Amino acid sequence: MLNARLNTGRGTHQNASGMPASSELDSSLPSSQIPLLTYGEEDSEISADHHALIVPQFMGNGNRIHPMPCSDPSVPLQPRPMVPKKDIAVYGYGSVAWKDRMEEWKKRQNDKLQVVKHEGGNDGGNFDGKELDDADLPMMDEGRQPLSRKLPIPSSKINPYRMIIILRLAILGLFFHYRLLHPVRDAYGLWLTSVICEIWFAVSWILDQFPKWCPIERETYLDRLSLRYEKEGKPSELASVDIFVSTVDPMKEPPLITANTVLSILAVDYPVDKVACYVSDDGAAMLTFEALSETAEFARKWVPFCKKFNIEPRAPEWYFSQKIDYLRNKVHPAFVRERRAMKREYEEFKVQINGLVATAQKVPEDGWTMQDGTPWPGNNVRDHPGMIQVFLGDNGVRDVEGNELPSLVYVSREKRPGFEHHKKAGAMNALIRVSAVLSNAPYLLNVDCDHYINNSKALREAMCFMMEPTSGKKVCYVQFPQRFDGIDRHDRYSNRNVVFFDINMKGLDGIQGPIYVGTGCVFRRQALYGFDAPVTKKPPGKTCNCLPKWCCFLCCCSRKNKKQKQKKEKTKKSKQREASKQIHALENIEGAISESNSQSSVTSQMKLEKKFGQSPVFVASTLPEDGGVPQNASPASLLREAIQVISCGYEDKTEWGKEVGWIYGSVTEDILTGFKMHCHGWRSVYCIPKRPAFKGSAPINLSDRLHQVLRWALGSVEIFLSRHCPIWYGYGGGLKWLERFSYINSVVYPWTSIPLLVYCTLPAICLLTGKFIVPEISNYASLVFMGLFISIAATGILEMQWGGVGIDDWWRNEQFWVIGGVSSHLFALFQGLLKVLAGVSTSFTVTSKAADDGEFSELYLFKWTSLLIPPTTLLIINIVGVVVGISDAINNGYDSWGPLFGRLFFAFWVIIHLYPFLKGLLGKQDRMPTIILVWSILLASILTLMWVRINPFVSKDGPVLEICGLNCDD
Ligand SMILES: O=c1ccn([C@@H]2O[C@H](COP(=O)(O)OP(=O)(O)O[C@H]3O[C@H](CO)[C@@H](O)[C@H](O)[C@H]3O)[C@@H](O)[C@H]2O)c(=O)[nH]1
Ligand SMILES: [Mn+2]
Repeated sequence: MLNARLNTGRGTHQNASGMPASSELDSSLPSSQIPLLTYGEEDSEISADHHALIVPQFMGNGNRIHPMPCSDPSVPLQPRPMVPKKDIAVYGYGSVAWKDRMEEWKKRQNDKLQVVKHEGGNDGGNFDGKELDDADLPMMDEGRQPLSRKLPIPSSKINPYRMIIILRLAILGLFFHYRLLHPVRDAYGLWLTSVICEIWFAVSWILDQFPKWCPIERETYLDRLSLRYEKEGKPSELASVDIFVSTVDPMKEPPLITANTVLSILAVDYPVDKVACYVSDDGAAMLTFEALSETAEFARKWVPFCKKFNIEPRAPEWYFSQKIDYLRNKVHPAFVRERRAMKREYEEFKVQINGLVATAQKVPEDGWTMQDGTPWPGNNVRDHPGMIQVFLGDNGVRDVEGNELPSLVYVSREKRPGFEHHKKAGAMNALIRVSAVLSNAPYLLNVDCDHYINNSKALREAMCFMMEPTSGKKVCYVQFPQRFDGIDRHDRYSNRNVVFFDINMKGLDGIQGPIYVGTGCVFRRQALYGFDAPVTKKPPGKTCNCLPKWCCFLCCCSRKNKKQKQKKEKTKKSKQREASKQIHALENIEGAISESNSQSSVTSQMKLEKKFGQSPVFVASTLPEDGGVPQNASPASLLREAIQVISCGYEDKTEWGKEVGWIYGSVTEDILTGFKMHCHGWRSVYCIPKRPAFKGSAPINLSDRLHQVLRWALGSVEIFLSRHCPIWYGYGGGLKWLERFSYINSVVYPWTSIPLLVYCTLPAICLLTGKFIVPEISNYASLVFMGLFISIAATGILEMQWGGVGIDDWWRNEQFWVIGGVSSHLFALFQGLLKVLAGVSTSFTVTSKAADDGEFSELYLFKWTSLLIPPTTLLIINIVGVVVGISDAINNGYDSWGPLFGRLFFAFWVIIHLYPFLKGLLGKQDRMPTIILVWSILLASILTLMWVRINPFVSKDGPVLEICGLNCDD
């Protein structure tokens, strides 16, 4: 790709064109035709001369990497063969089979169209369905049809749901009316505490519930995208995409996993010259570097294999681990043969990578050394120069079949003591700049190192939204749901987060778009630069999907007063603009273009430098909306610039991390970054292709999971206590109020841990004291209570129905809400407060991505952490409470069973929510449970005996249960 976009003289390597590389070593250069570039303070000139060779000593001599063919400029460039050899024609494009499929597809499209017309197809937010009115729509118009469509949830599902929500709200009103007017006289404290907790729960329910008012789903039309932008005989007009992979610790994030992700990116179904993969290595690890070099080499075989046979997924580990039925679909012998060969190649590749990992276990005393004798620049992780290496791309490396490959660039930004590096957000911002200088694609995709592309059409899916001529312009990002491999079947710790990804996010998509979750997200580059969303005039016609008009009021797309509102908004916006100190570069761009020679262009240039930093190349790259790099720039000079923009001081006194790029200040940089964009008036899109677009891994053992949740909650607390808190920040901008609700919810949820903890101890206290949080229950009250329970259950069930979520997933989610709430969220709250009050900094503990070692042994891994204390305590006191309560009732005879029931029910509610936690505590082996069982039985019996002997509550007023006021007529 670099070739295509920025090369002037084909076949010239960077080191030939300006790099002072030691040419006598060139013959033994491994994958690196281009020297590794570093940038340090001691030598501000590119130190390529002594870092030219990146071959570690531990690797032996440099012949480990086979020489790259096709880098010889004298060999004429072979165009990609359009018609594959006959024997594989069944699989490829341009074959007879392809034509057949085309025909079939056209037929299917026709049928689909008929159906759509029949249903009176509501064509989504921005298309009024006019195109479909025409009875005999010619097929030729297919390419002009919208690329995607909103699918509102059927009213038969959504309307009862909305009704129940309203009902629940009403019942909640009655509930509080009763609760507040009926205090428990002899347990005033208990009553007050419980009521306060309940009020908090009600508020957090409202914050969570109403953003789900107007859920939608979407459908994309990849074939239309292709028809529109990939016209026969013309070069593809699809937009370029720069893909970012972040990795930090090769021990916790095994290189094999990163390699798989990179391979899936290089093999993606997208024009090769439009894809560039940038790997950020925050660990500056030679292991990562070496593994990437091997990966680049392996990609030369893997990519053509994937494309030839159109396989899925294109991450070899996961591809080879799925079973394939050789008898189905008449699998071609050529395919079987090549697949087998490729599998062998992959095994070999794995051996190589694992060899590298094994060697890397013991660091030599004076650090790693490269083959030319110079030490590896990244030996000191906290103090090292920036490094860039182009593995694939401009060096003319081609795949084994002679086709071009996407480019692959290794980036490790400079780190120096005394400079805040801002974790993942900082790494991403460094990549934004490097990519802006080297390829400057108008769109970016970012993935964590473990999130490989599972659906090779993922980029095309995103383009269906981004490249939509009018409505696409307002889209800042397209978020895909996170899906996971290797989670235990019952998903004990709710790792899949299905409720969030299939219910909440769909709800948000109906408002202003899903929140950004850190991975699997395609961005518009301009949106990351802190610009406001373009103001587009909405086409006339229906813009809301809500079928009954009354609901439009709630989903904030009411057409009433729309004109008025728009006018108001306009004036509001312009005022805001004047007031805001922010530099609106869009205006600046216009300024810069129109008055290029005048004084004002100088000032606007200065403004831009203040915003984006001192690199003129980078600043210039921010101007064209469609990206691209200047034709006349030499690759060498661009690389030199790239090394400048990853220096650690680059962001000083700029807007990076404040208004531009990934936003700093929270370990959940994702929420903050997405929030800022929504505040600028952008909309995001949620895209759920049938075949999951990305898949990642998740921590499946209890301790790791709790730590992950702790980090997320900590990030939320950080945002809550920062100036970006969505309760106060960004009014008058483009943020819709229901979207704001959702953001508020995502930063206040850790606070719920306090009332939750209190509420979970109440049943135990009640059982031990014989008091209760409600007084004697009247018929009316029990009716209200029942109503509340039923409406809670009903909203849950109806939500599951429109979201397509199973009851088990929903239940896990409820359970983990309590487990996480009373442990991780609580700790996060304290850590967050500590950080703000005492300045104790927060750390980013990377979750380990275990290489798949079968049978979920991870699940049963038990690691002690203090996070386990509160839930364990809760469990014990509640169990003891139950035992005490029951033994009391036995002591006191039949009468006391009735009132006990309420308390027992309450305690059981806590216990069943904590049940997965209990399982996690017990582990798999038999040893653990016996010890714990023995102890808890012992403890429980001792306490019970003591209780019966010296029941403190019996002392004055006789039997325990009289106090509660339920059975006073004894
Ligand atoms: O200093 C750092 C720390 C982390 N990372 C990367 O950040 C990513 C996410 O880290 P991980 O430990 O996997 O966190 P998870 O909790 O699994 O990640 C989720 O939550 C994070 C927010 O906390 C998001 O950033 C992620 O995208 C999202 O997948 C990984 O690729 C890391 O390599 C860096 O690049 N530099
Ligand atoms: Mn992760």
